[in-house]
Amino acid sequence: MAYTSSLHLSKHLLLPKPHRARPSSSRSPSFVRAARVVNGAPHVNGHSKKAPNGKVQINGDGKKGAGVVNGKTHVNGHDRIHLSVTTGGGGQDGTGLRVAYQGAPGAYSEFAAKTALPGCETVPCRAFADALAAVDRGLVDRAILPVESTMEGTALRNYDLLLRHDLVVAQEINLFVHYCLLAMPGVRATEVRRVISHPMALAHCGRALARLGVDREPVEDTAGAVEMLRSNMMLDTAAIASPRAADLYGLDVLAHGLQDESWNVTRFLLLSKPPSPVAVPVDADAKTSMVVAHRGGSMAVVLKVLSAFSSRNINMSKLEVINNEGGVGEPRPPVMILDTGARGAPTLRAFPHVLYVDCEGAADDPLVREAIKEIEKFAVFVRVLGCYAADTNVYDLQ
Ligand SMILES: O=C(O)C(=O)Cc1ccccc1
Repeated sequence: MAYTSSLHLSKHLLLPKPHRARPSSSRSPSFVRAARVVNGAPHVNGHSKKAPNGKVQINGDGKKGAGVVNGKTHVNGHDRIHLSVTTGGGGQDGTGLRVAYQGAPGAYSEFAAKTALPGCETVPCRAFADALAAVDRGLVDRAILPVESTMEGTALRNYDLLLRHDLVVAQEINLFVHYCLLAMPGVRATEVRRVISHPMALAHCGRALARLGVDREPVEDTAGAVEMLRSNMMLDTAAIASPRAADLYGLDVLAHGLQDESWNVTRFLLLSKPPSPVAVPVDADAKTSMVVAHRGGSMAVVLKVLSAFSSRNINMSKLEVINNEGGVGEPRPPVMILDTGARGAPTLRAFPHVLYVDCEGAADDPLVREAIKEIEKFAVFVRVLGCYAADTNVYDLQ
């Protein structure tokens, strides 16, 4: 039977961590408000531009969803990405870096990018695949991808995307996601028949939407939904998006805090071309992400992976078990992973049995190296996805 099960980011995010694979400062996770209000206009880390509607525009070009650099406007048939060749440099706050995200200006991913790298230039893309392809092709320095949430667990489709590319995790960031119900000015809640948003947002607000008795329609992203309401003057439709998107596009907020659980944290990864351009600071706790493919047939392999880490006192912060072998019902397709260590060109390989693992400690920590070597003895394939500083903060953009 096809299934996935996981241990993932959850409410224990704020609990102290018992073991570390390497000595570290005993910093406990903190709760950070990353947004502030200046002159009545919300800022994300001091970044604010006027949008055409007189509201705050997050993206640098002052035009919603359109960027023109080098006289070109289209990547993958879409006009939301700027074309330019980058060097991958950039200051510590991301100044000089271009970060691709899925969605229109005002999407949560854009807030996450701006919080992780306040000085960066954000580059909107139609789809997550476009954002990753833009890094692959050297058009931007990073892509940002939501990979898991406390309410829904691992975003498997985004993990699938990540594994198909020769990219590394350079940074992580956790964001509190507050959802609002937005509508065109003057529209009342009783007039709303349909709600549109990113599938994750619709899922996170499932109970609230059931109570409202409205139809749900998934669209590419939350801010894109807002943009759609505005440009089509939709009067029977509302969008789920952030309060900042409401301000940016001049919509009314019909309801705040629509998410079914008040604790709604999404974890985002910033991806770059290898090798990672970001060194883990000496005073930071490192984290290593990897994917382990195995032959399946038994869950013993999960125990062996747990033992490889626990016998060395290495904490794991994620273990997602994917078994896509046929059985009862429709089998899911195997996970496609780019084998970057293959002789010759990197090869896309299909694996039905896969584990996604995050552990504490750096990939070059002798204990972590030993654990990976032990896993390699019984696994079919192991790929380290990145080693980066663990971000113990949870940022709140409200
Ligand atoms: O649609 C957006 O705004 C995104 O950035 C994707 C997303 C959707 C819901 C929660 C976190 C990220």
